[in-house]
Amino acid sequence: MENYEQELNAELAHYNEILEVIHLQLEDAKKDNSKSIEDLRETNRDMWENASHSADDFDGAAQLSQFYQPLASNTFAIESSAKKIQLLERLLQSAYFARIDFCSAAKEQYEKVYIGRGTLFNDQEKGIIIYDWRSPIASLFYRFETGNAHYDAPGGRIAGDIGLKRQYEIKKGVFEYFFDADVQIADEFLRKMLSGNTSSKMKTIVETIQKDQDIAIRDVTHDLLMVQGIAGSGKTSIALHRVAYLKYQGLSSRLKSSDIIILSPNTLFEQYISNVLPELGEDEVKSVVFDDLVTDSLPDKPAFQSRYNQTEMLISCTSSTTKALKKQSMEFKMSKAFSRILNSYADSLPTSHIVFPDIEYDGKTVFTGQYLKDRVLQMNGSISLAVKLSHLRQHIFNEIHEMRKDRMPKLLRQAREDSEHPFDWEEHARELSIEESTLLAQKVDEFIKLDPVSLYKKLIDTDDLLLSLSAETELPNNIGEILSYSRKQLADSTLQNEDALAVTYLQLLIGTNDTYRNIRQVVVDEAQDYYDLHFEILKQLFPNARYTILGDINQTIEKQENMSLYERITDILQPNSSCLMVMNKSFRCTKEILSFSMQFLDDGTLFESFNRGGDIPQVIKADSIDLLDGKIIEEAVYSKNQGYQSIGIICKDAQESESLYSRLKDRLSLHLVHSGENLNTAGVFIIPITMSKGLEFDSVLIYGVNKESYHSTDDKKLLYIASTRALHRLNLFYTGEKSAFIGGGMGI
Ligand SMILES: Nc1ncnc2c1ncn2[C@@H]1O[C@H](COP(=O)(O)OP(=O)(O)OP(=O)(O)O)[C@@H](O)[C@H]1O
Repeated sequence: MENYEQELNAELAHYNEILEVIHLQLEDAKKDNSKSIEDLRETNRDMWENASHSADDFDGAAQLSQFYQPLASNTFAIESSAKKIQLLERLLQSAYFARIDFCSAAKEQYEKVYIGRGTLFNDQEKGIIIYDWRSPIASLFYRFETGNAHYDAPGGRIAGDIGLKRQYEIKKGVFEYFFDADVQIADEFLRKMLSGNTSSKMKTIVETIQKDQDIAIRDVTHDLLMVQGIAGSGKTSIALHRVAYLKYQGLSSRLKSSDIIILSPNTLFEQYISNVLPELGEDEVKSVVFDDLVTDSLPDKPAFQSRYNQTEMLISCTSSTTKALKKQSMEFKMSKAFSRILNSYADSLPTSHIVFPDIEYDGKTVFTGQYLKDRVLQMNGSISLAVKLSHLRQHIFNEIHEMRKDRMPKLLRQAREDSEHPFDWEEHARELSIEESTLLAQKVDEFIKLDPVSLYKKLIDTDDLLLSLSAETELPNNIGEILSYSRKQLADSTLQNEDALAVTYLQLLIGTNDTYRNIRQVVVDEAQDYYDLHFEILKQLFPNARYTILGDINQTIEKQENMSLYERITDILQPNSSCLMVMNKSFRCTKEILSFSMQFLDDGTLFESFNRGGDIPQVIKADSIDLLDGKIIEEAVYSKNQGYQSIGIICKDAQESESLYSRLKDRLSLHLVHSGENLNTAGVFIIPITMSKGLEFDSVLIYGVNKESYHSTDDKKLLYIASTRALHRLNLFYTGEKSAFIGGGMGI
């Protein structure tokens, strides 16, 4: 104890010294920032007064150009001092959270390494006084206990000994306590953190990143890193901390925000994760849902069903035969087999589907259709069909241009004969020439413009075309039924989501696509919900990217998956190197909630809960909907009174959510969560399962868990997703007969 007092005093003295450094640097940074702003104003004023205001003439442009350099350097100085101010202000709130005393084999003394959310240099001593959590040496904290340890520095591996591992609680600038972290105490600290209430925005976990999570976050050796993890094992947290790490790591390979793209399951999730990178001191990274990629890729922006509506439609479909056919059709069109058919179709377009007409001009056949076709077929195979056709167009018009010289005297003669106005002969001849060229251009554009939607419709609508392209592909037994169902759907002006994907893939095969060429890292969360065609599209869209892919084969919606998912992904993306990490420990749920949720998975699924206890989930029955509503309200109010901030009432689909909302809205303050909704900070939310993916609530109520709603293997997975959204409390409600999947819990 006495020793603790002494240590505490030493730590407080150190902390105060650090605070002083931060304050001094903050003062300087603010001065630098104001000065740079003033300099920028000055340069602007100077430019305004002394330079020409037009860059159109040479002198004006030359005068303006002498200001570009000072303007750029002033702007850079403002940005970097603003960044420094942000960092220092963050450090003032919580300067560091850990310390390790490390003695490398090459040195004789232990160095005190303080670890925080950013690097702090001591300007006088030119040393680092706080190490960024992403620095190589900080990995010692996440990966080792006291004793032998090593880390990989840019110059090679450094081995040594950790003499001390200490953690600090510094909140809002106040040093609260420290403890020396053996495994047990560190677990206690993590338990305390996990016991807190959630908020509508995801939090950072830098203080408690676990060893295997750290390995995933810092992996730079694999082009494709895949993580299979049970619900709540930290996949999304890993994804975002990894992005922050990749942006920090190695000067030469450092990624800019614009080099990275995150693929989220829905827009609500995009909002949920939007705070993490700014909290880590990084700019936000572009986050998209797959539908955005489809919209960006299709030139004429056809209307198509959203991914959300596609899954909602399946979940809520009550006719088992319609649902089965819809699913078979969808699964076929998003399969590897279908993408192979689309590949063959794209390859066969110039030989079999584009009609190359004879091109005539000045009464002569300038090019025969056969010549044009052969010319395209002989072009370099690595360029896209769209580019080949545009080269062909150029070739045709170069020739016509030459022939126009001979053509003009003839047109003049014709004009003389035609014209009722003898003085306008030349003008009239020019008009005739333009008319001819326009007609010719129309004729050429007609066969070279490839409309992916019409081409796709032709593939589905033409008897036997698809069959003829599928020589080496195994087709579903009921392919005839699938095709006629698809034809009916394609008659609609809005494309089904799976058709929009197929059209996108076809467009990517035949068209040019440079939109995402700069992207170097693609992060895909909730990967289990994507089909092979999604990954084929990603491969086409992001040819220069490395991938981080995170998923849980047990959290599929209207789909069954197994570990072969990761083999298929690897097979499609063809990375130089790949690895798959499996994480079985959940940090989100109490151990009672996790073991209750495990009844929805196959026996033998490995899982481990972070040892945090809570109430046993209850399965509550009511004799009527009215009484059930009453019980829901009772539980929501109870949860609120317990201090839980976010309470999620999870329904099977959007329709059920809406109807429950309209019955409860005058009796309880609540929010109905739609797609595109803004995330609120706290409250009671009614949300369909699809929208709840990836999110979490302090207390979860699953509505209507009766036999009719939850009876298929796919429904069982929905119950797993819904029940694992709960951090501290979980209860299930039903009328009639309980779903046969629910055995555990205490029936009331
Ligand atoms: N090392 C950690 N320290 C503290 N909290 C953690 C840690 N890892 C995960 N968590 C917390 O556990 C919860 C679940 O994390 P996350 O959402 O990243 O898991 P997930 O695997 O993506 O879950 P799901 O599959 O359900 O989407 C979050 O509240 C997160 O902050």
